[in-house]
Amino acid sequence: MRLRNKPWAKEKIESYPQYIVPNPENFKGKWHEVFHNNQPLHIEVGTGKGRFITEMAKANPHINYIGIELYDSVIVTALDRLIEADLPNLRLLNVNAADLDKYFAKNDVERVYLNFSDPWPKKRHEKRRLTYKDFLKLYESILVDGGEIHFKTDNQGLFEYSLMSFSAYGMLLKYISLDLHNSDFEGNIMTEYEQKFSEKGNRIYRCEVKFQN
Ligand SMILES: C[S@@+](CC[C@H](N)C(=O)[O-])C[C@H]1O[C@@H](n2cnc3c(N)ncnc32)[C@H](O)[C@@H]1O
Repeated sequence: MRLRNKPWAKEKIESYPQYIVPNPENFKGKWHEVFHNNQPLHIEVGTGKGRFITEMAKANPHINYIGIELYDSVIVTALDRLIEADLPNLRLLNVNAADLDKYFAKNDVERVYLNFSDPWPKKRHEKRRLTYKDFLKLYESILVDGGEIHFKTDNQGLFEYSLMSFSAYGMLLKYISLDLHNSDFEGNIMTEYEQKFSEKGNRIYRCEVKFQN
C-alpha cells in the first residue's frame, strides 16, 4: 500500500498539540521549554507507529525523547500510544527528517536512533537512505560533540551500505552485532518492524557509531 498523508489524520494531529508539536521550528535550540527540564534529548528518525520510542520513554524517564515521522497516516498510531501513556518525556514531530536542522540546533540532541529505515535499494534512490552522507551531516549538525547514532535493521544491504557510509564520514564504530537476538545485548526494545522480521526468522543487525570531535 502506498503511504500518503490523509486529511483525517492531519485533523487528529492538530487536535493534540500537547503531543505532536506544531511549528517545531519555534523550539530550535530551546527544547527544554517543551519538556520543562534540561534532561538529555534522544530522537528516533522514522519512528513509524511509535512502539520503540514510547517504550524507551517509559523505561527511561530521565531522558527526553522525540519521535519523527514523515507520514501523518502512520504517526497517528504513535499518537494513540502517547495519548494512552501520557508521558511527560515524549513528543512527536510530523516532519521530514531532511529538514532536521530547521528544528534542532547544534547540541540539542545527544543520540539519534534509526530503526529499520527504508532500504531504498536502487542506486538512484541512495540520497533517500537515512544513512546517506547528507543525513549524517544533518545529524552531526544537531548532535552534541561525540553524539551517537544507534542503528538496527534486518536488511543486510542497507547495513553494509551504512557501515561504509559511517566509515567514509570518519565516524567511530562503538558496537556491532550481526545477529542481535542471539547476542548479549540487554534491554533491547523491539520496534514494530523488528517484531515482524524476527518472527520471520530474519537476522537483525545493529550498530552504535559516534562522530569524532
Ligand atoms: C520501515 S519503517 C520503520 C518504522 C519503525 N522505525 C519500526 O522499526 O517499526 C520506516 C519509517 O521511516 C519513515 N521515514 C522514512 N523517511 C523519512 C524521513 N525522511 N523523515 C521522516 N520519516 C521518514 C517512514 O515513513 C516509515 O514510517
